[in-house]
Amino acid sequence: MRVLDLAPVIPVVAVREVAHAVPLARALLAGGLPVIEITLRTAAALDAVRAIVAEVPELTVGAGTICSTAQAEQAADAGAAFLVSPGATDRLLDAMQDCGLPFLAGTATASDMLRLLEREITEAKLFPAAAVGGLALLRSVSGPLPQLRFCPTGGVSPANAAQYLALPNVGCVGGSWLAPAEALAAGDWPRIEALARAAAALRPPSERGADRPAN
Ligand SMILES: O=C(O)C(=O)C[C@H](O)[C@H](O)COP(=O)(O)O
Repeated sequence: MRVLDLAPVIPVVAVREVAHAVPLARALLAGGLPVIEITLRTAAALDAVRAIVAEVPELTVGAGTICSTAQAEQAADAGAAFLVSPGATDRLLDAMQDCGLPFLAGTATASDMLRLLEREITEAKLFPAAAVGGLALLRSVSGPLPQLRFCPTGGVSPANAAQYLALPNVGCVGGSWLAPAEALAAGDWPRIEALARAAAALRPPSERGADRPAN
């Protein structure tokens, strides 16, 4: 599985109530996004991963904000299908590779990216995308490092997502706008479904993945 080819947008969500997890997952799926990244920033996060794995198996669930070996192991034990980290230290890369799950390690500099390429890892997160250079950074690194493909996250929004997705070294983008905190708190699943539908339409499935060389 290539994480970058699951959907044009990976919804990044901090789930505060386990009870929100399954209706949230169903709303994203109904809107056409078959993926979610649950950030391990809340006490409910691992239970939210477990609930979605058990009850919405059509959705691919990743665990985000992986910052330690223990978190990588806990996420794998909870059934996460992929891991996402904000950075790329050697210890964290070792831990994520040891789990055997696909992962997106956070990169912000050419050195971070080279650290991944030294391990023959060619999928990465760019984080925090807008703050570290956004579109200009991605265009710049595509020259020396064309084999790397990215999921820019952090400051990506409906206003700029299409511009990111148009870059050849961008496979998908990540963002928290799909599940606003107030919509989660209010249980406004139709709103989340509508946001997912708009995001899914940013690039039709026929234009994703299949025609790209495996890397
Ligand atoms: O915690 C992590 O590991 C993350 O992945 C951070 C998130 O990607 C960003 O917080 C999302 O950024 P916004 O879409 O700008 O809200």
